[in-house]
Amino acid sequence: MQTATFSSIEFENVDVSQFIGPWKLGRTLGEGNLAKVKLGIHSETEEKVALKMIRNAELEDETTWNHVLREVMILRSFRHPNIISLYQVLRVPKYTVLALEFMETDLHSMLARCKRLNEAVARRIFQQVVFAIEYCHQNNVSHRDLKLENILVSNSLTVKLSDFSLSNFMYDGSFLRTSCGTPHYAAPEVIQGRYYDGCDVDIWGCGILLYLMLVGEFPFEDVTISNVLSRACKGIYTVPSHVSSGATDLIRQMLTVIPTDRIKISDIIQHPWFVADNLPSVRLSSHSTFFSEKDHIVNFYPAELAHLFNSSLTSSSVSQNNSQLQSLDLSYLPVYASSNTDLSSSADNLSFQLFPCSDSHPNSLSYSEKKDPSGLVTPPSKASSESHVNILPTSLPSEHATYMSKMYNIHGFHATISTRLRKFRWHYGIQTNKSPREILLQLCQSLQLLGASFRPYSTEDFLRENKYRVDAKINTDSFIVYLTFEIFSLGSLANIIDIRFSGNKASAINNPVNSPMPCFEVVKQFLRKII
Ligand SMILES: Nc1ncnc2c1ncn2[C@@H]1O[C@H](COP(=O)(O)OP(=O)(O)OP(=O)(O)O)[C@@H](O)[C@H]1O
Repeated sequence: MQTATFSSIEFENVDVSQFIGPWKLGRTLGEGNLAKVKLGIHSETEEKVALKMIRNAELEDETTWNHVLREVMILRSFRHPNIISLYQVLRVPKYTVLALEFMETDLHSMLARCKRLNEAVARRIFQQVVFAIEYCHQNNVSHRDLKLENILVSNSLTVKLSDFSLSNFMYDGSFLRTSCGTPHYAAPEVIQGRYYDGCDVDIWGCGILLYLMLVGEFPFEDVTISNVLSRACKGIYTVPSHVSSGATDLIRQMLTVIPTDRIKISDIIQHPWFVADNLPSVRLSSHSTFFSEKDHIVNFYPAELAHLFNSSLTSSSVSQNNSQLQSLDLSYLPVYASSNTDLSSSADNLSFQLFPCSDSHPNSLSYSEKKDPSGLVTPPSKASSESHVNILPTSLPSEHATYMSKMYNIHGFHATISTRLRKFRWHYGIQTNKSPREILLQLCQSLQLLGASFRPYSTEDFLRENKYRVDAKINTDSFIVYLTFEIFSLGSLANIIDIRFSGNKASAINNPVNSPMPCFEVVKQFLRKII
């Protein structure tokens, strides 16, 4: 299969014994015009990444620099199960290196092995490519370089679209004119140097991809590139008879020469051939509102979390001042707090409310107290200057211990605790416009700083259920508190961290304690870390 490209840049050999950052360089995974892609294995966690290595000398060229910059910007802001994730960008003396999610193979290598795919496999791959493209277009980005080499495939047939170096932002009513991509995939309007709509060009690329998967060769293949381009402009190709009528129809609609007559992505997704098998489960995620257009750029560092994903509830070994963990500028807004605990019945006369404060203190919790006959609780007059979170004095361990012992003595409260162990339930929600993965990273950082033991559930769980979850066990001097954190989507603009109290124990006597105070204390400390 011939895949000529418009330009070629020499790439020198890389010494494979070297490390780049924490990644030990492994075998070469692939090579493009610009970059050599090598396997990277994390020195501690053995997590695999693909290291896309671009010589710094190449980046002195403005166009190349812009391509790389665009790829980084887009990959960092995109989150989709069918688009490759960018974890980190490293700069070493000779190279700029993009640490990408590792995939076992690409569609070009697959087809080189088996010439063409059966329709069920082709459909499964094609569906995922289309979902990725749909997501790009929804986010005003056209890929513009759809080709077999840029469709990465895992052993389980999960597909990820990669190489956004030629992609471009699209604005309403604006058309692109840059001639780019690979000749065999080029749409007529690009070949003819006309203004074009990036979406139409990507759909043409999808048509070429589907044809390649089902036929095993390019639709407009010819002896010279100029013949290839001329045939594409005239739409001259044939579909072999072994291709089903449904697939043939879809290919014809995608390889329509006049862009305005070409099928739209929304119609591809409803085409009978496209929906003939079950859609991959990732469709649910790809269309969920989880993927926020407002996701911010973050240097997400999976290796930092990898060991956490593997660990069960064991103490974190990461240093409290881990310098590799980036300090993120996150803003969290409390949105709800609720409790099933009737404190006025358990503590007679203390009623307690947590609710979000007004605009002036978006990050603060507030409280109200009816009265405090014991005289032990004095509301603070202003918010804590350190965290902007108002602290209920009884949540301080020393205050709480004194308060509880006083209650034991005055009201026989001890008996109440042991006989009335109604499970205390408490929820607290914080809203943020940060992406779930950023929140997850920050959450884990904060828990580490608290010295907590915790277990994040893997991203696969997330893909299935559209939420992240972290179970944590936090030791204070007198209590062990169990909390469950869940990250939910609230729509395209916001995500919520739901903090649920799931039990506590007095650490010394190992008995459950029916008091919210240790929980509040721990959550307060957590909020101080995360805000
Ligand atoms: N995340 C990855 N996991 C595994 N292999 C990868 C990954 N990314 C890229 N590769 C391999 O490296 C090859 C080249 O990567 P890529 O297309 O990103 O480089 P490029 O220089 O930008 O290419 P182009 O010639 O399109 O400009 C791919 O075709 C693929 O085989």
